Amino acid sequence: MEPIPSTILTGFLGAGKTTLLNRILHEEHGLRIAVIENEFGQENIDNEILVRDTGEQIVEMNNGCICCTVRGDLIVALNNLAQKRAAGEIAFDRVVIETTGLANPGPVAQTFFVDEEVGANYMLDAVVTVVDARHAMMQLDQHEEAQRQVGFADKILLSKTDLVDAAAVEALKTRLHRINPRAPIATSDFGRAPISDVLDLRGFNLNDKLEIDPDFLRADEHDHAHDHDHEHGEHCGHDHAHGEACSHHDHHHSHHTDDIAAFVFKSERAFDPERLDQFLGSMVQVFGPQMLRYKGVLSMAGADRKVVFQGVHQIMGSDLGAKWIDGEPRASKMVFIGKNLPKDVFIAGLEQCLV
Ligand SMILES: Nc1nc2c(ncn2[C@@H]2O[C@H](COP(=O)(O)OP(=O)(O)OP(=O)(O)O)[C@@H](O)[C@H]2O)c(=O)[nH]1
Repeated sequence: MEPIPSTILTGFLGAGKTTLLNRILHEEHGLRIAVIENEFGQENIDNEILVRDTGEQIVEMNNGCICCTVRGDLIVALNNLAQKRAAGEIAFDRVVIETTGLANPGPVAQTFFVDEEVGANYMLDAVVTVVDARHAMMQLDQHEEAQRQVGFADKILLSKTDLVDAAAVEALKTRLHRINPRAPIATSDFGRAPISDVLDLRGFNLNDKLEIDPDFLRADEHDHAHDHDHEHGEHCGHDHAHGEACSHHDHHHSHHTDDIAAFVFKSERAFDPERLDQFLGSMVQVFGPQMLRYKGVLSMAGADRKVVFQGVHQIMGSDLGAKWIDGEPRASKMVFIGKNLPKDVFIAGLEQCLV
């Protein structure tokens, strides 16, 4: 049986995850989606209040979707659902897992790779993160979980854009791109987002596209110039006592507080597969806990196909992608999203792996 495509829906407290899910659960889209309302990660509360009820509750909706509230272990829950499906007791062809607002999506994503039975029955399609346009700046400043949720995203949906002006939305997008340049950003207006923005994104590892917003690359270049300015202590946008406009304000705000950030490596030279394997292997040993998400579409010496590699923390995998087409420039592109990763060490090491 084909593995069931699964989506992890995350986002900070009150971001609008449930609003989005409710819409999906009631819409006529012809898909039978099993929604798992995840109440894991609240061990303290669970242990005191919920521990007696670890079974799941399944409610069928009119449109064929099923909503399932599980407490306890996600692996057990996923495996139970798969068994009931195999036995013909319930029918569904997609799974959406809604995490709690404070959850770190990392362990939830890892579930799909560490448990054999889950891995055989399910395929992680994408991590979709709802970001509250009204409160995200503050949440990103104050909560690393909020940064992580953005860092893990394959797709970002902005909610509550009705509550802020266009400039605020742009400033937020700039900041989100710095944390995660590989996740496209769309909006979810009171949960109204096309289902194609949520499901079947093939974001996790199946495609050999790595779209990186060109603004991110420009911002990165600008950043170097900016740092340089600072070395000479010349100017900074913060001395505006009388509240004049500060041209650098958004730019400053967009990155100065985030421990979680991204960088990109690009090269037109091919990689030596062995050296690259060794280098990445040693990097995940040392920096794995800080490496939230990484993905690359690579040109390997002697190979006529693209190689797609991707990972979450220490778990790294690679697949063969499409053939390089005649005339297509062979180049490698990688993006690393992590917490305080030593960009220079990565870049220098990767350079050493080129032929
Ligand atoms: N103005 C506005 N409010 C929204 C929008 N989307 C959701 N909300 C409101 O935001 C509040 C929180 O939405 P939920 O969907 O419950 O958020 P959640 O992410 O599920 O929240 P938790 O489960 O507590 O983490 C609700 O009052 C929603 O009506 C939006 O696009 N605009």
